Order: sequence, then structure tokens, then C-alpha cells
Amino acid sequence: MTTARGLEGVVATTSSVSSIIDDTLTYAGYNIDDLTENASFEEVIYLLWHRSLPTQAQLDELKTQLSDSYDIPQEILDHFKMYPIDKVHPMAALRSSVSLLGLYDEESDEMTDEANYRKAVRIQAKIPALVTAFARIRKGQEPIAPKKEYGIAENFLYMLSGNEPTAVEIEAFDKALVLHADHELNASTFTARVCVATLSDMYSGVTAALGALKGPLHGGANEQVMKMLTEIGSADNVEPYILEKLNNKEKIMGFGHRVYRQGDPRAKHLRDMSKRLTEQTGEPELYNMSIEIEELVTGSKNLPPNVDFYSASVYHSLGIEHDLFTPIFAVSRASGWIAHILEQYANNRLIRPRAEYTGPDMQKYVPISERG
Ligand SMILES: CC(=O)SCCNC(=O)CCNC(=O)[C@H](O)C(C)(C)COP(=O)(O)OP(=O)(O)OC[C@H]1O[C@@H](n2cnc3c(N)ncnc32)[C@H](O)[C@@H]1OP(=O)(O)O
Ligand SMILES: O=C([O-])CC(=O)C(=O)O
Repeated sequence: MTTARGLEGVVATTSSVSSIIDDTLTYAGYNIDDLTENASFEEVIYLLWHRSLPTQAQLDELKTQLSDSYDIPQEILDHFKMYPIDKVHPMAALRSSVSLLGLYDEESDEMTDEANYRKAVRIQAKIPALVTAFARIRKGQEPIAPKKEYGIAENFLYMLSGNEPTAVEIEAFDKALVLHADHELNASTFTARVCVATLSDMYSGVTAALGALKGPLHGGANEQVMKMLTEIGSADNVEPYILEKLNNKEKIMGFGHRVYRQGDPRAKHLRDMSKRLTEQTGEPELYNMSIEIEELVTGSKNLPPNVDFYSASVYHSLGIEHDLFTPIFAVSRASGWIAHILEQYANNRLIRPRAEYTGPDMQKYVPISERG
């Protein structure tokens, strides 16, 4: 047996959802650059779930299905109120509440294609409201009901603050959702596929994926990037801060990637958005610091920024609390998880690799009374 640490380079499945070839990312054959410029998040959801772009009628139908499913059960809102609210990370609250959501879905264990599609819509539609409801309840505010006429991006920003977002904010947020929607066999997507390959239900698959996304080596990095920018504080402090971390062999959050070597094609879009938005909010220093960090880390370690690096200053500029950055990643990546879960169900085989044993040699059992 040969082992590949961290499964690096192992091709574990076939997939038609997205691909990363020569540092180019495509969703079902469409280049991410093209989609970011032109497609809405709902169009991308359709693309990931059907592998073709929707006609206007198909898009309208999906949007209606989603908006008909925006509401979340009152029991879940009540449940949020029972959490030790000041200690619970919103990502843990989201993970727990998606699991709970499954309890209120009568079709949770129904495995027909039709029932799985209905669950896909319900999960995708409800995750944004779970995030925003928790964000408000923990501050002692009432959750804001979604508006059926709004798309996911507009609704998210509206439900979070209660204010009508501007067109610039909606566009930026929608693009961020497009950029994060899928990424081949990343850790959380693989987790989802492993889970449902036992023929477990979709809520279990998405809950498992949320657990994997939460970690700082994966989706959790965007919050850590903002923590770093806050600690650095001003462009003057960038060099000493970053060099000390690199000298101590500490990781700089938002840099490096298992698959990309030359660079993450999504970072340039988020970099541009970060520049525009930080100028508009009067915090250009955040962008300037980020550029300086990029130059230093890329120059000294040849590690380019990943999707998490510039998304931090983008979300901050949209007025979003820093610990909601990873849940926002989940709002988007849920679309990819679901596409992969449906693909796994369609051609399922249990995922069960082997481990090379490195423990003690064969031992003889010693009764507890005779152990020294
Ligand atoms: C949405 C996403 O999930 S994108 C990734 C988000 N995660 C982060 O931004 C966290 C920071 N980055 C990292 O931890 C890594 O680059 C990962 C987890 C993304 C990829 O990890 P791997 O492919 O396993 O690379 P690994 O961690 O083995 O690093 C290889 C080498 O590069 C170094 N390295 C990798 N990333 C970084 C970093 N961000 N800062 C400093 N050094 C780094 C490692 O220390 C290691 O050096 P060594 O060979 O001298 O020991
Ligand atoms: O693909 C990965 O390893 C990490 C990931 O989810 C992404 O970059 O979007």
C-alpha cells in the first residue's frame, strides 16, 4: 500500500460539477471569470445542479422555488434562543441548525430524485435565513423575515441589517457568492460525499460539510484574515508582523492552496472588489495593507493569495461582522455541496479508503489485574 499524506494528488472520484485544470476554474465548463462578470448566484446554482445555464423560464422557476422555501421553522428560532449565545460561534450555530432543520423536513429520509431535489431547494433557500436569524438573535434583536421578491444576495443583506442594501452592495455580495459556489473536491465537499455515500440523507451530508468548512485551514480562514488585518492595524506594521510570522514558520491565513500553484483565479476578482469597496467606505488602508501583505508573502514564500484573503476586506466593507464570514462562505458553497451530493447519489459507491497501520506489533491481551 502507498499513502498520500492529506490525500494529495489522489483522484478519488469523477465529477462533472467543476474542474480546476492548469489553475483555471470552471463550473460545468464555464470559466469562473465569465460567470463572475455575467451570472447571478441563482444562475450558478442552476448551472451546478443541472450542468447547463438556465433559460429565463427555468431561472424564474428556480427563483420561485427558492423564495417559496425561504422561511425557517419557528422551532429553530426558539432553539437559537436557548444557545449559550455569547459563546457560540455562528458557524457552530449554523452546523447545529442545519442538522435540526432535517428534523422538521418530513422528506428528510425520502431518497427519490424528486424528494432530493426538493430538499436541495429547501436547504439552499434556508441557510441564509439561519445565518442572519442567529446573527440578530445573539444581539437581542428579532429575526427579519425574508422578502419573497428578493434574490439570495439581496435578502441576506436585508435580513442581516433590516436596511435595504444598495445596488453596489447587492452586486458585490452576489459576485462573492458566485466565486465561492464550488471548488471540485475540496475538504468540505469531499466530506459531504463521504457522508452521503453511505446513503445517508442530504441534511447529514450538508451538516458534515459545514463541520469541515468551519476549520481555519479551509473556510474558517476568511475570519482569520480579518483578525490578522485588525491586529496589523496599519500599513507601517505589515512588514514586521508578516516577517515575524514567516520567521516563526507560522501560516499566513488566506495564502497557499493545495491545488493552485501559480495563483487562485478568484483572488483577482475579490482584490478588485476590495479596492473599490474599501475606497467607498473610507477604509482604503485595509486594501493597502492587503496588497502589501500579498507582495511580502508572494515575494518571500511564493505563496499566492487564495479566495479567502480578499473576501475578508470585501465582507468587512459590506458592514458584516467578522465571525459571519465563514457562514457566508457556507451560504454559497451549499450550492456546490448539494450538486456533489446529487452526483454522488446518482452513481453511488461507498467511499472507504484504507489506512497503512503504524501502531504496535501484535500484542497478547493482559487481564487488568495483571497490568503494572
Ligand atoms: C477556501 C479554502 O479552503 S482556501 C485555503 C484556506 N486556508 C488558508 O488560507 C490557511 C493558510 N494556508 C494553508 O494552511 C495551506 O496553504 C493550505 C491548508 C491551504 C494548503 O495546505 P497544503 O497543501 O497541505 O500545504 P502545507 O500546509 O503542507 O504547506 C506546504 C508548505 O508551504 C507552507 N505554507 C503553506 N501555506 C502557508 C501559509 N499560508 N503561510 C505560510 N506558509 C505556508 C507550509 O508551512 C509548508 O512549508 P514547509 O514545506 O517548509 O513545511
Ligand atoms: O479547494 C480547496 O482545497 C479549498 C476550497 O474549497 C476553495 O479553494 O474554494
